[in-house]
Formats: sequence, structure tokens, C-alpha cells
Amino acid sequence: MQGPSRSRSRPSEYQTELWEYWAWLSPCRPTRCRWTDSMARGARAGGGRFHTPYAPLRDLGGTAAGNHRRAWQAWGMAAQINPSILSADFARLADEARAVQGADWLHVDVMDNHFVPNLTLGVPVVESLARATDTPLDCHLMIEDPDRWAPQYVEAGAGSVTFHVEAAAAPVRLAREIRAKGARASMALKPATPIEPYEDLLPELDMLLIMTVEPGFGGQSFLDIMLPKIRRTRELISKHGLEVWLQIDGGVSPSTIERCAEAGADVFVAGSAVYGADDPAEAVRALRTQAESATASAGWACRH
Ligand SMILES: O=C(CO)[C@H](O)[C@H](O)COP(=O)(O)O
Repeated sequence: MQGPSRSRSRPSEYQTELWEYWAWLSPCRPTRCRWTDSMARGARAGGGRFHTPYAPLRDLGGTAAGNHRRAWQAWGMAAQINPSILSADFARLADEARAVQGADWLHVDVMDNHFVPNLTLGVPVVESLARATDTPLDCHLMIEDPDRWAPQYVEAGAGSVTFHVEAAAAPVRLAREIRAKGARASMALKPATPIEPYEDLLPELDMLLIMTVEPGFGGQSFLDIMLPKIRRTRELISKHGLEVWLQIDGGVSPSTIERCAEAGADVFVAGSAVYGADDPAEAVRALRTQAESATASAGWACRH
């Protein structure tokens, strides 16, 4: 497939071609895995690195805020904010998804009461939610035996599936299976799990999740002692020249997000800080602005 011609006069056709080109350029381009509707929605929603290199070419009009965001993406400084539905009203999930319109992904916490001491939802709810929202789903599996269950979450409509390395029997095989089925593959580390033993696995992943609280419950205090791990992980990603997203989850709020962005995180899960706000969509925008400002002055982003 060739890149877009710059001489197109009809913006809609030009834009369509660009989206295809970004998909082709993406780490999840069809040569490695299927470009699903959900992932395409992620890209269109402004999912950061999907379209970083050519973001300015998409600037065929639009709002000042949209143009600012695209410029940020072009410089690789886009921050993604993923509201965690753990803090939402489970009886009104479709409405709660709408309440965070503009979020990059919806973070879906799957807990089995074995891997963590809490029980939330499973495949059927993810299937329904995927039908009810255009926001792509980022499923975080806090469950035992993810090797068995993770592929079912891709089939249910998740655009990204995260398994815990502490629970996976064969993390490389599992990451490859998630990608082969058409989703982004992500691996999570609990606070006491170091990144260093998994350096060689990084090329198998689209995202690495560092838990900044003990998994299981929303509303906990951010663990500052995770900041050096975020920093070291970002250095490993850079050292290998990878486009792996670095997500953090737990205690993300206006008072902690800047430190995390400065340390190297670029995808932020926020539950209570978003759903506890009077205007959840505005809370998403404000967190993103804070993260992007902190990233702009961070050493890791300058070297990126
Ligand atoms: O994975 C989680 C807990 O295991 C949640 O996503 C996380 O705690 C988000 O909630 P908050 O932002 O309120 O800390």
C-alpha cells in the first residue's frame, strides 16, 4: 500500500486515505494483526501514537482545541486519558460511557475475586458495552488464568486487552494470540513486580501497564514509590526504540498526573478523579491538558 497523495482536493477522500495510511504505519497494521473497527475507533478518537507521524496532515479544518491536540500528537506528546468504569454506576454503563465522551479509551476492570479480592464483570458485559459505545474498550484483566480468558475479551469487542504477568502461564504466547485476534496486547505489573526481568518481552507488547496501587479497588492513594519504575520502564522502551505505550493505573488525579507524565507515562487510567467530578468529560480534558504540559517539559519526550 502506498502513502497518501498530497494533491487530493476533496478533504473527505483525503482524510479516508490518511486513516488507511496511519493504520498501515501503526504497530498494529494488518501485517501484524487485523485492524478492527474498535481499533479504528481508537485511532479516530485521538488514540495518540496510532497517527502521530502524520497528524498535521489531518488538519483540514476543525476547532482550535482539535488542532492543538493534533499538533501535540505530531510531536509525540499526546496523553491518553482512559476513565475507569470501576468508579461508574454499573446500572447505567451506557450512560456512563457517554458521560466521558472525548476520552481516548474506556478502561474496563475485570476482576474475578481470586487474582484480586473483588468481583466485577465478565465477557457478556464487555460485549454489551462494546455495542453501546463508540469509545474503544481497554480491558484490564485482573483474573487468574488469563491465557484461557483473554482471547474471549478480544472476541467480545475489546480494542486492547491487558493481562497480568503474575497470572499468565505463557505471556509471549498470550500477547501474540491477542494481537493475532486483532487487539492491542498489553501486560500489567503489580506494584511489587519489577520490569527488568521482562525487558525482552517489550517488543511483543503494544502497551505496558504499571499499577500505581495494589489492584482490586478504586479510590486508593497513589504509590509515589512507583515513579522510579515508570522512569526505568520508559528508558527501556526508548533504549529499544519501541512505540510501546506506558499506562499507569491507580490514584491518578490532578495532584499526581504531572509527576507520572514527567516520569514517562503516556496513558492514564483515572476512575474516581473522572467519575467523582461534577463534569466527567471536562475532568478528562483537564487531566489531559495537565499531562501534556508536563510531558512537553519532560526529558524523555524531548529525546523521543
Ligand atoms: O484497576 C483499578 C483498581 O484495581 C482501577 O482502574 C483504579 O484503581 C482506578 O481507580 P482510581 O483512579 O479511583 O484509583
